[in-house]
Amino acid sequence: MKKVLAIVFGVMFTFQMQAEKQKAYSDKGEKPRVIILATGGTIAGSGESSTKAAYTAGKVPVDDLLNAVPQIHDLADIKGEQIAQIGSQDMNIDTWLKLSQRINEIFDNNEAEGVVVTHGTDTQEETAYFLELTVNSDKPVVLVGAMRPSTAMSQDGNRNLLDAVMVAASPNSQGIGPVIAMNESVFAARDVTKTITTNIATFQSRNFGPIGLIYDGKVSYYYKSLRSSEAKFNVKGLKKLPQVEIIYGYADASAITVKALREAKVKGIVYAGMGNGNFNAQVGAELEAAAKSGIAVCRSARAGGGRVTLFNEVDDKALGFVVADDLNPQKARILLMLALTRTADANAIQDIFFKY
Ligand SMILES: NC(=O)C[C@H](N)C(=O)O
Repeated sequence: MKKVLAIVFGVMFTFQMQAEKQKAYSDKGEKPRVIILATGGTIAGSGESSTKAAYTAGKVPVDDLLNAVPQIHDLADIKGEQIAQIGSQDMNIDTWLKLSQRINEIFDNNEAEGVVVTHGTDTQEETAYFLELTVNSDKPVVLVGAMRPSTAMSQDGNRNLLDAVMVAASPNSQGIGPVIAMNESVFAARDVTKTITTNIATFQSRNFGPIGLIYDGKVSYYYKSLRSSEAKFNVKGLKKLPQVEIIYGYADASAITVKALREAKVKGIVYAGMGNGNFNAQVGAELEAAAKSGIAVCRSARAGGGRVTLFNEVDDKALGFVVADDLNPQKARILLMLALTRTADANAIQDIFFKY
C-alpha cells in the first residue's frame, strides 16, 4: 500500500514539476519545439484517385506532409526529419534502433519538448512499444498514422497529425510515455493494438481502453500505466537484437515450424497459443526440446485480450517456459529480444515480463 502511495505521489510530483517547467517556458512567449520524424506509411500514402482504395504507402516526403497541415506551426516550432520512407509492413530492427537512438539524442541534447513519429499503422504498435522500452525520457513521443492515404477523400491523416503535434506540445503529456494518438484517442504503447484491417477506428486497447481523449484541440488524460517506470533498455551502439520468431497455434498444428526454428538456433520463440497460451502435444514436445537446447520459449496468446498466466494447464517451471502476461505475441517478441540483451535465464526473463 505504502509503495502504491509512493508511486502515486511520485507521479503527481513529476507531473507538477514538468507542468511548472512548461509553464515557465510558455510564459516567455515561446512555442514548444516539436520534431517530426517521418517513417512513411499510409499517412504519407498516395493514390491515383480520391475515391479508389488502391494506393502506395510511404510516397509523400516529410516536408510535403508538414506543408499540408500549416496549422501545426501555430502549436509548436516544428522541424521535420525523414528517418525512413516505407510502408510499415517493411519496418525493421535497423530502423527501430535508428529511431530510438535519434529520439534519445533529441531529448539528451534538449533539441525539443516533444517528438512526433509519423508511421504506418500495420506495425505502429510494435514501434511504439520498442520506443517505450528504450527511450529514456519523460518527454512525449507521439506516434501517428492514417488509415486513408493523403490523396483520399475524407483522409484522416491531416487531422491526426494536427492532434499528434498538439499532444506532443501539451504540458499535460509529460511522463505519459510513448503513445499512439489517432482518431481522437490516445493509447499507451504497451496496450494498444491494431484491431481492424481498414477502419479509421482501428487502434484499441482491449484490456484497458485509451489513456486519453482528444477533442477540440485539447487532450485530457485519465490514467497512466504502473508498468512504465522500469529502467529502460540501453540500445545505444547496438546494430542488431537477438533473433526471436513467432509461431501461431491452431487445432492440430504440426511441430514443423518449432523444429525448424530450433534447428536454426534462434535465441527465442514466442508461441501465440490457443486460449491461455496452450499448445497441443506434438508442438509442446518440440517447444520443450527448444527450451532444453537454450532457446527462450515464451507463451503468449492468439486470443487478442486478457493475459497468459503461469502454471495453468501448462507446467512452465518444469518445461523452462516463460509467459507473456498481457502482451500480445508481437509485443512479447520485442520484450523478449530486449530481455535477451540482459539475460538468458528463464526466471530473470519471467521477472522482466511481470515488470515491464
Ligand atoms: N494504414 C497504414 O498505414 C497501412 C500501411 N500498410 C502501413 O502500415 O504503412
